[in-house]
Amino acid sequence: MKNIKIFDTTLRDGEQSPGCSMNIYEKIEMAKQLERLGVDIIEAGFAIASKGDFKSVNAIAKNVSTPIVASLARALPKDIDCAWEAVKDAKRPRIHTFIATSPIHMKYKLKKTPEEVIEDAVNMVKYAKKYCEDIEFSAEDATRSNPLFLAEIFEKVIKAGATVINIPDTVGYTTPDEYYNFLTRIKENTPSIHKIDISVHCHNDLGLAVANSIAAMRAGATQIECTVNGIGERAGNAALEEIVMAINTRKDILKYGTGINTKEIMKTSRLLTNITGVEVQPNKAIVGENAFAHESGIHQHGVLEERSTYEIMTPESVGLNTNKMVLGKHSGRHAFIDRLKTLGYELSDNEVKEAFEEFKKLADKKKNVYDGDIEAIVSKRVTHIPNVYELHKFVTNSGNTITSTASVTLNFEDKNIGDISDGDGPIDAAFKAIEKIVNTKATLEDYNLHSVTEGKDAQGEAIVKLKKNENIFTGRGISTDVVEASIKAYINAVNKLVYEERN
Ligand SMILES: CC(=O)SCCNC(=O)CCNC(=O)[C@H](O)C(C)(C)COP(=O)(O)OP(=O)(O)OC[C@H]1O[C@@H](n2cnc3c(N)ncnc32)[C@H](O)[C@@H]1OP(=O)(O)O
Ligand SMILES: CC(C)C(=O)C(=O)O
Repeated sequence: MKNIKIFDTTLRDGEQSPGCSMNIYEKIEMAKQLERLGVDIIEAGFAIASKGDFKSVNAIAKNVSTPIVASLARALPKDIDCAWEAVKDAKRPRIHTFIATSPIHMKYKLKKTPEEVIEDAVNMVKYAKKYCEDIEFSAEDATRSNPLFLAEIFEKVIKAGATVINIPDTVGYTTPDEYYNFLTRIKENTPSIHKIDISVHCHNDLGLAVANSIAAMRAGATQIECTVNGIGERAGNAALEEIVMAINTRKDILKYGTGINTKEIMKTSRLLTNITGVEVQPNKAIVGENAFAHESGIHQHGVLEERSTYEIMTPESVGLNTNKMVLGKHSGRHAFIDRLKTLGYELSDNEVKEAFEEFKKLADKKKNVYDGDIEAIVSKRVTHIPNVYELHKFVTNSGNTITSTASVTLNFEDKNIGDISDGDGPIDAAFKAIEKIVNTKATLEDYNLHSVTEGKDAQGEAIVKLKKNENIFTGRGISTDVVEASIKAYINAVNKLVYEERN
């Protein structure tokens, strides 16, 4: 199995993402985590960019021991001097120098002829080689460059001392087949390239960065440049976690290995998110919130029977404790029963049927149904008090310039009985209207309302305590509407009182 070197550029190209700047302490923490993750090379920054960048690269060079530590440098002596000063304390330092090779970049940006670019590249590799054994040379915008021109420049910089040749897709322009053929053509025309590492560095402008990196690996690339969470200039770089897990998961067709400890992936992703404050999208492969979540009944049933039905890798393999069954309106009976068991409820078939119907009704109103919602549905069911009174409908009217009123209709022995009342707020008015209907002569001893679940669409649980002849009757009501929850709680307490008086 061929080993692929993982070159992490989260701290250099990743930091070029708007909003992803990190301070020196954050960069050191991130670099240490990258070391635990097992990356082969950390590109710690672009030393000449600022004093802060220089200090960060230097601090990382002093603080990590296993990975190679690289600094980027233009093909300019001052950049190379600065890069060397920053990385020279590393156990394994690397200078990474680059120059653009596409006609468009040479003409408009560098304002140099191809011959001048070759001369600068060769001279600067030789210059860097005086400092450092390990020199990476990148041909910026390689995929829009002439492959025969690249072959010429690569052959010359390898002879000048380059130990790694990087062929970047700087603007995320290529496609997997094209990149494969492009690299093959360069290899065929660069005799010395076979003795050194071939690297690729893909951007995600067309969403092809990972696919292109994998195609490049199949064409003979031995080093892949990537970033955690795929952050980077514009649409970002190839995502480290996606490349590594593609290699790990498709060993049947990708006969490669990496030194990455995949169990550190999630921790690394979250550390970066915490440092930058830039969240990954929920559906992001491998590290997104939903990457191991199942919501639909058919999938949940499959996963409960055998995880591999819908999971091509285990959450544990990337450092997540478990997958996630999200209960919502697409969920089915199997997942619901499984959650009831996890929560410790053993219900009869009929109770499960009723609870499931109620759960589906609730799921139509709420985006996610949480464990608290389910407990609320089920605990109501296990009290077994007959519902003598049931809520049929209610209307309340309130505001800070009017007296609150409520009109409530209850179902009692197959008849609807309604009444109205005013009160101090809609809940007080509703309670008074109910009392007019049920006429229990009980007093309201206590009332409490709280949220039982999370989120904007959380359910409110109301607790009502009615007192009659020194006996307290406690009622509970749950709803996404707090007035409805309160009315239901009042009626529940009334039903308990009536049950007690009748038995
Ligand atoms: C594809 C990539 O990701 S490349 C890395 C991109 N990252 C960054 O640019 C982040 C760090 N950059 C910086 O802090 C600054 O751009 C610096 C310090 C490097 C340079 O700043 P300035 O001197 O103000 O130049 P500025 O950024 O405006 O322009 C770039 C200059 O570098 C030249 N240049 C660009 N690439 C190279 C190269 N590989 N080799 C030599 N010169 C280069 C340009 O022609 C231009 O030269 P000019 O000033 O003579 O016209
Ligand atoms: C400097 C090189 C490697 C780069 O970042 C790019 O081409 O995108």
